[in-house]
Amino acid sequence: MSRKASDHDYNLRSMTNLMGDRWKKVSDDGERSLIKAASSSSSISSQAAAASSSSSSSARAARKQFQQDVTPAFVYVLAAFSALGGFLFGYDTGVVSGAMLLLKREMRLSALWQELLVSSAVAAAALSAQAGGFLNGLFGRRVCILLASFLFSAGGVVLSAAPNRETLLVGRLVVGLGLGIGSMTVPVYIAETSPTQLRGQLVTVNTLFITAGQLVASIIDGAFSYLQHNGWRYMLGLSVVPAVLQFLGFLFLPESPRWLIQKGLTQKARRVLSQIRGNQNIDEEYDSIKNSIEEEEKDCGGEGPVIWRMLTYPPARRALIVGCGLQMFQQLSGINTVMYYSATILQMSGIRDDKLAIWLVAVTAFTNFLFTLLGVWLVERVGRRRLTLGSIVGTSLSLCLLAVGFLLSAQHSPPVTLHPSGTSNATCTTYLSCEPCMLDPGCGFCYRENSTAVFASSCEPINGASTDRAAWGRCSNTTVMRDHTYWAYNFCPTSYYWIVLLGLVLYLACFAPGMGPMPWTVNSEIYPLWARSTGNACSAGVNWTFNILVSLTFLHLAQYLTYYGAFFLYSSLAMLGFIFIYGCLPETKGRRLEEVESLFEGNLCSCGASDSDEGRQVEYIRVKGSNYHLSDNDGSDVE
Ligand SMILES: O[C@H]1[C@H](O)[C@@H](O)[C@H](O)[C@@H](O)[C@H]1O
Repeated sequence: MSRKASDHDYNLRSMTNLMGDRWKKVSDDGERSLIKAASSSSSISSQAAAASSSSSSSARAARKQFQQDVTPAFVYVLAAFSALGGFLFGYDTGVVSGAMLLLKREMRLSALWQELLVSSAVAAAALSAQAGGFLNGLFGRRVCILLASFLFSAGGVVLSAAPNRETLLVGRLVVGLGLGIGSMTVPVYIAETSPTQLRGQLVTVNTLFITAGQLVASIIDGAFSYLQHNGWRYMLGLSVVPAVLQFLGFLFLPESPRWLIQKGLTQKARRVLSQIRGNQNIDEEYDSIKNSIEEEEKDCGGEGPVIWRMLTYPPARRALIVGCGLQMFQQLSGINTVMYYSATILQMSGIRDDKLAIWLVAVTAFTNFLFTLLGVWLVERVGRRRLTLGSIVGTSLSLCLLAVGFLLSAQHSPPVTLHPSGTSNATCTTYLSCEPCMLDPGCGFCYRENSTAVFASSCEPINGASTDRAAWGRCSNTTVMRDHTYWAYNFCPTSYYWIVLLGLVLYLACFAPGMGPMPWTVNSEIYPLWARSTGNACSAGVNWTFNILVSLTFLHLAQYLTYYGAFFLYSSLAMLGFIFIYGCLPETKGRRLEEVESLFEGNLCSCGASDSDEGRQVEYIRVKGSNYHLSDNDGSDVE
């Protein structure tokens, strides 16, 4: 049955070939098919038209079945081994917060050192993602993934054996170098090896693995938090396992056929294509990649470094703006502050036990994972554009809800009723309610509580060694004291916590299926081959840069604008992101990577205007080696 379907393709092809060198392709519900010529053509073409139209639906069904039947398991193996890179991304960025709780005690880390250890990896990733573009072009995707998994393994070993904070810093930098290279290479490799109809799903699986990494990290953090001595060594060192697995796997996995063709290694490319397409005919795909590379060589803006050629060649420049813009708005929507802040949000809801809060962070990470899974399911059904648009609107609205929750909590902040005198930190004792006390990083709120109200409350300076107790007085022992006395650092007791909690859950449900994975997925698809490594390097660099910018500024922002101000700001930035995406992001679903460039031939922000045309058929006519596309009613003959 599959053979038949393939024969059918070739019958259509030969019929259209009879009409001269002209052939057309129709983008049809995610599939491409060779079709009949325009009705103004000769009788041969009308026969072809009749044959084609009468059998087109059965051919489509047959081809769909054919594609499903023969997608070889090898493609899934490739995607899974590559996505281990995503897992390491999530694990290494997620695990550090739990490790830091133990490390800061054991190694007596100052706030500056804690900050350094957390941010150094992200900063190194921002830089190495750029270098990754160059390395990808030169050595290929496979070597870059091998390099990234080697760096992850080496970094993990250094971290788990580190005798002092300086070695820890080296380990984090090495892991960061792996993060940058891995994060930009893996989506490209998956996109280049996947069949068109599965590409969106398989690249999105990489982001699913990121969230799985974050989930596993939070569970490991929870489990090893009981091991006060050396628990952090296990937390940081366990990443070596998936890293080594990926390294070993990639010793045997092939290079991307697109990169091989670009480098002129055509025999090898054909071998890899046959390997990853099973018994499907690879000629059309091979020809299409080869032709587009030849055309790109003519078109792509002449000499000079790739980034310069991208900036001076309008379609590549537009793709770059869209790709970097998506990554920027992903981070400006505040995902990492929401994830980071979820422990505090949960504490606001009355869960004061630190250990329990750590476990509930795992619940947050699980929610993020679960809804990313929904994204994997949706991406090929609703398409990238609609998924991203729906997601960012929901993200913005739930950020608003979070902000409203914080606003109500601030407006009903419990007053300070006790003002102990004769203390070293005078500032803390001057605050009149919990809100300003909480926003001052040097102070915490000590209070008693019965079933209806907060009473006997005071604002006290934090202990120099740890923020989980006061420097002196009733709250200087542990977080939860006798006689219902509590210590709140970074939060205030409030009865509006449920709004914040609801906002948090809605936020993850909206962000995770679209804004989480789509920036990575879309970036892996929108650049022409000659610009793909550099484009992904730049956009991944933008992602990491804004990641660090947003996380580093969050606490200051909260101090100046208060929490609700900060979340209202993120909500407005997400709205801005919506306008950008609405205007500029075209739909790439169902298109071959070689076709996507044509989507950026028009003005940058004209996508919104063509929304109503999404279902319209676009015809591609190949004329003497060049690609043109005509509108439906443009029946002109081009020879
Ligand atoms: O796409 C991912 C994902 O959404 C993660 O949860 C987030 O931590 C990353 O920063 C982001 O790039």
